[in-house]
Amino acid sequence: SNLRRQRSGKLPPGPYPFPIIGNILQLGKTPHQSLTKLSKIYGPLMYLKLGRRNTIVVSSPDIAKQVLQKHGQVFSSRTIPAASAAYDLSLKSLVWLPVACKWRNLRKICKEQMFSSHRLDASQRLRQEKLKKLCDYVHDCCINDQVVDIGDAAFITSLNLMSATLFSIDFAQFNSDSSQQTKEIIRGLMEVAAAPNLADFFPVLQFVDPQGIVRKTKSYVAKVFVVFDDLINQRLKSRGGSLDHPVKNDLLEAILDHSQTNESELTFDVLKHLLLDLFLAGTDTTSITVEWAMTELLRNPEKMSKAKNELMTVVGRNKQVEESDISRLPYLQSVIKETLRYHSPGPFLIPRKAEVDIKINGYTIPKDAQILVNVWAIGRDSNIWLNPDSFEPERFLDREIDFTGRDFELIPFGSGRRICPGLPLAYRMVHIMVATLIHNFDWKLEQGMKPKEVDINEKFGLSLQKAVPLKAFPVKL
Ligand code: HEM
Repeated sequence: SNLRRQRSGKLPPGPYPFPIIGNILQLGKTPHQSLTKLSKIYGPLMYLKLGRRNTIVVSSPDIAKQVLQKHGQVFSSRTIPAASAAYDLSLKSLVWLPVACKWRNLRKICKEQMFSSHRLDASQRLRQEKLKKLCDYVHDCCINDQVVDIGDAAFITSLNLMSATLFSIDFAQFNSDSSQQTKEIIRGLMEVAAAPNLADFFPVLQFVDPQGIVRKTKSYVAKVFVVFDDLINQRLKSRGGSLDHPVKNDLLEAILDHSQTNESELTFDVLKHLLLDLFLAGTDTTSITVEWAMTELLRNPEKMSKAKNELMTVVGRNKQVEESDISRLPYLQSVIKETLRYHSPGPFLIPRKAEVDIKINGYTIPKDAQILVNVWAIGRDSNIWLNPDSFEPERFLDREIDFTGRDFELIPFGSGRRICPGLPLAYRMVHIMVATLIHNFDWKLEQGMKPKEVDINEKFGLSLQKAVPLKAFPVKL
């Protein structure tokens, strides 16, 4: 195959691979940073060998556009992680299915039945109740002079916003040890999913499962499915039981309505996988974005004041922020864009795969190569952004640039046919959570801490966490 490769063209430049391990050691603990440094040397289209796997790293808007849009068809599938063996991901999961009939059907259900503005408006009240709970919790912390772990509060709220939107219930409680089971399962599943799996670099290890990742994933998935089974069965029963069952405005109801009237391929099993995917893809990403936004606002008190003043003017004192207010809050929107520019939760998006050998900028991308789009590098590139390392929401105020996948310098949700289908819900949840936290409370850092001392180190994983959790004291207005 080496011979064939030489004939079919040359690979993009990249660091020289060691035998067997290739460039794995060059990744280090923060691969997004290591790869950003390497791409400064080798360019925005770079080739590495990670174990046995050909890997292409894309680090410019121009090449991202070629990969995700111009040649979108060729790069529309994904490399499947070894943990997928745990539950047939590649056959059932929206995130991993190749772009074909099953995937299209699920995307259509997401777009039309779940994340349309009509459906999201209908479920808004469910989310508003969860924000009230967040407020109550923070309020209690005020009274007891207790510090808030903002990432944790955001995670609980994201999980509850998701479970309310989908099922009209809460999956997690503040300050309680009981009924945390679902929260712990989802946390655990995310942790095993995020652990770098040796078997992904050395497919031969797939059957050995050296770190027990497949085993753990299997056991977590089984537990989540027990919860989902119950919820779906209960709902089916209440729907079938009487004609006047209370109609719920959640997305489970919407899907069941849809599959009742359509001979769609949505079996019970596929529905469970879809729900699991939505939780896994939507909870952490959302809460991490909120934690980063709060981190930057606490580091930059003058930006915090601007955002609070805007809320005071547009929403008004003693009024809860609602999703319909977001469109009238341009500064808040810029705060979120700026957060996603600098702290994109998925530093490499979700890896894609080359379906066939293909030429880009004169170089050959070999068939089956894994494609990482380094949005972390793009967001911090001084050729694209003025003062990339300073948090300046203002840069977006007078620019027509958004993250819906058409401006390739800002693609935290990806682009093209596989762009994040949950974007419309993520958009609402992130804005409304940050707005609620800053409109109803002032925030103080721990005694003696200066704004610029708030830690912004990152911990690499499936999504980029803060290395040190953000903690702050709320003060009632
Ligand atoms: C701030 C929050 C979020 C961010 C930054 C984010 C980001 C992303 C990214 C980068 C991708 C891969 C896109 C690509 O390959 O081009 C993706 C895919 C996906 N996201 Fe999100 N996401 C967020 C929230 C959500 C939410 C709330 C949901 C569901 C309710 C969700 C569901 C999904 C699913 C199912 C996929 C896989 C789609 C496919 O492969 O066809 N995401 N997301």
